[in-house]
Amino acid sequence: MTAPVLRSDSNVSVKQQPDGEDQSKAVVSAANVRVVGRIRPLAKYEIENGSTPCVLKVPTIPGHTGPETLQINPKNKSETQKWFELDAVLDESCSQKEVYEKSGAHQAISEDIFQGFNCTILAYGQTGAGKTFTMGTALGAQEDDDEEYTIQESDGVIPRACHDLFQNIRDKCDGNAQVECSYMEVYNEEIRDLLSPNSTDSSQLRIRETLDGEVYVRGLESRLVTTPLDVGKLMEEANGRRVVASTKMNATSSRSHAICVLKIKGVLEDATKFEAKLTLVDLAGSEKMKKTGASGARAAEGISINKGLFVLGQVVSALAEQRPKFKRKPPFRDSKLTRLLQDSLGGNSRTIMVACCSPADFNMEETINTLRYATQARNIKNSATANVVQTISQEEAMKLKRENALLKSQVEELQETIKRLTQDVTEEELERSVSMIHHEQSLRSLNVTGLSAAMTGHETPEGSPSSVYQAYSPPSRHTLPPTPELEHPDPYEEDANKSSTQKKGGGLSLDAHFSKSSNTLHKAIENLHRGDEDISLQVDDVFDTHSYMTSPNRRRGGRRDSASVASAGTTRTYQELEEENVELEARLRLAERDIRATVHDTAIEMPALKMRVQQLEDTLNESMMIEDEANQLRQELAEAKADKESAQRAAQQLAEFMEQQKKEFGFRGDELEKKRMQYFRQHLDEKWVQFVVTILSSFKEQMRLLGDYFDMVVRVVDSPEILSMLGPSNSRKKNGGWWRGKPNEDDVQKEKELRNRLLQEHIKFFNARLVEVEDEINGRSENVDAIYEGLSREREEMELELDETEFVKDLFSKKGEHLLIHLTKLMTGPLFSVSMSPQEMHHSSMRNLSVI
Ligand SMILES: Nc1ncnc2c1ncn2[C@@H]1O[C@H](COP(=O)(O)OP(=O)(O)OP(=O)(O)O)[C@@H](O)[C@H]1O
Repeated sequence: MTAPVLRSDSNVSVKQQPDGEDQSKAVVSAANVRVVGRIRPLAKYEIENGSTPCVLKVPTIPGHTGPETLQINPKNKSETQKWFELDAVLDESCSQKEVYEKSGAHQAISEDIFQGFNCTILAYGQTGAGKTFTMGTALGAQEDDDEEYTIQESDGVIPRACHDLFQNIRDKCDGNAQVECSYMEVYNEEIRDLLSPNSTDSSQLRIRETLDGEVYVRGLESRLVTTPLDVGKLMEEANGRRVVASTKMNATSSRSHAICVLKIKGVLEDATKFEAKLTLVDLAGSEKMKKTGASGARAAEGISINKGLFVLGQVVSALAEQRPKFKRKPPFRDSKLTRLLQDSLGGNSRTIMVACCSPADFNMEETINTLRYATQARNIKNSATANVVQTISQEEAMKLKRENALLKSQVEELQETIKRLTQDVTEEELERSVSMIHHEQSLRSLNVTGLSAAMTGHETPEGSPSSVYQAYSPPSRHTLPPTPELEHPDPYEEDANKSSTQKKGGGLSLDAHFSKSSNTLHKAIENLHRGDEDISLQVDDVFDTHSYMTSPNRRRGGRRDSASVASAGTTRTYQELEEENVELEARLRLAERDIRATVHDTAIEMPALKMRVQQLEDTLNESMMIEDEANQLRQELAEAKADKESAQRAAQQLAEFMEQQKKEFGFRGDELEKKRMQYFRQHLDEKWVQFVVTILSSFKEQMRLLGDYFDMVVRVVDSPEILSMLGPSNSRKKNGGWWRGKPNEDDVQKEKELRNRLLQEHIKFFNARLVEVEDEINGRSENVDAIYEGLSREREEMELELDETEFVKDLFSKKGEHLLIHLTKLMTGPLFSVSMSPQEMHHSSMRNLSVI
């Protein structure tokens, strides 16, 4: 039974498994498909056809973390602009590394996989939009295949993912993980195994589904990989089989959808077992035959590509449908591509989609389509289940951890031993071991010969029992190669030499044997220096000595000698010596076993230990780096604190300044309002007076016209012809009609004169009045002008006053802005210079953004 695993994740829930006995719980993480947009630089063919960029990223302020916006600016002004919101927008200034990190791929590889979540990363977009460039294919070239792969600037998502995957396997699983790689393509609605030399034979490949809903391809070859270079080599081999062709829009256009699957099984350091699948997809691009110029086979491929992508679009739109009423079944089975991506898009996977866009207006329509898919795909919610099992309890895991630490320390000790064995010290040590063996042999021989002589009180004669012991004495030191390195004076040397002078017959054969062994040992040491791996064999030779010592002949000889000694009446001494001999042999055997074991282990474990040493060194370096980073962070923290304090001081200054400004100008607020009212009233008065003046002026004009008119009447009356016309009619009227006869000439004259006089007088009077009125009006209008001028002056003064207030207000806001810039600078570091205008600030922030 497995224990439940709980992991901290904001979108994670724990689901009880249906199988009754096993109470393990599955960790389910519901998350939307993460969609990022990538805009590549203008391509050569686009520049040549006069295209201009129409796709751009809407700038964000530094530190912004939410979704980002991509804007389409049509060249044709009659078309409307469009905006698309995505999880991130990566413009042409973004490096491959930034794309890998900002797309979320880095997090998926370093964290999600090791939490047991399946992950899928796929690139989508029209042909030539940069999908293959973004995903990357084989790893970059590296001179030394044995060295760990170093990521290169141009490497896309796949090489970076492989690099990080194996790095994390080392760091998080201590190397305890197995990775299997398979690679296929969907070409003209057929699946082809790109790892198989017979890749074109797709008859054996069948899409199948497990009971858990995991889609796999039966018959697909998969290979074990242990390093990023392994994957790189496989991909290189596979890419050679992939169908690529040249079109008008891309010299190396992928004519198939390529899917690389890495299956990872491993055990984390806390003993949690996990399994995950990493699917990396480089889709073929949608294309318009007219633009690509495809015909024949290329056209057939294009149709098949577009079909797959069309179904993919339908699947995306069905999965993204938010309104339950309109939900329909995604048509996964309508194409091989969608069937293979079923669990990536509609189920158990954390999925990242990179929507690749051309910036050219020539491709605007296709880019808009790509972005429509992309924004739809953002609504797809997947529920990924963590495939993890914790096989042991926490306590056991802790115990294992402790054991692990112990083993690590033992490994370190062993490494020390190896160091000693493989460096100069080793030679010394081994020689010392040899001399110790010799000493023991000497001691044994000395004990036997010396003591038996002491017991009998005689010099041992040749052929006597003592001389038989001599036959088994170890070789004297002089038969060995000199060992000047030996630091301690040998306490037995003298005696040993003595014994060697007594040595006769059989003693010589043993001596020769040891001499041979010693030479072999020296050779072994030399071989060790040369890195010769078959040390153990040589050591066997060395220890032939021991077999000799324990050989039945020798034993037999020993017993025979004992008997002789016993017969000589030295039984007690003999027994003691025999015991001592046995003990020495046992010690010798132990020493032999230890050295043999050490040398064997060394020979066997050397590569593994060297690797381990390297790993430990790496860990040490990492810890040192982490320590450096921690120090740097501490320093940054101190700086941030200092910044915070100065920001607080600046904020305080700003508050004080505002307070002061309020005191200085605040009271004028009401007055200002009053003055403004007065101003408007005055302005009205002025307008009224202006109106009156206009009326009066027109009145004056009319009066003048009237005067002119009367002048004219006077002239008419004075006119003799008209007088002659008027005269008779007037007299007739006066006399009661024309029949009354011709009027008296004198009367007519008199009347005429009288009328003229009266008329003239009247007119003169009227004229005089008119002149008077005119004078009066002129006088008054002068007054009105004066009033008007007075009012104007007052208004101008008020305007000046108002302007001054506005100026102060401006001044106030400028000071505020200054302080604000200062504050911003303090809080964000040296992004803006204090003297920057808001415009400069804007440009600067844009520059900073593009750097980020
Ligand atoms: N971000 C980029 N920076 C520089 N060059 C790029 C970028 N993206 C793409 N390119 C270049 O544009 C060309 C087309 O790119 P790529 O082959 O990746 O397109 P694709 O979308 O895979 O096309 P297809 O669907 O036809 O296979 C290549 O020469 C590639 O090097």
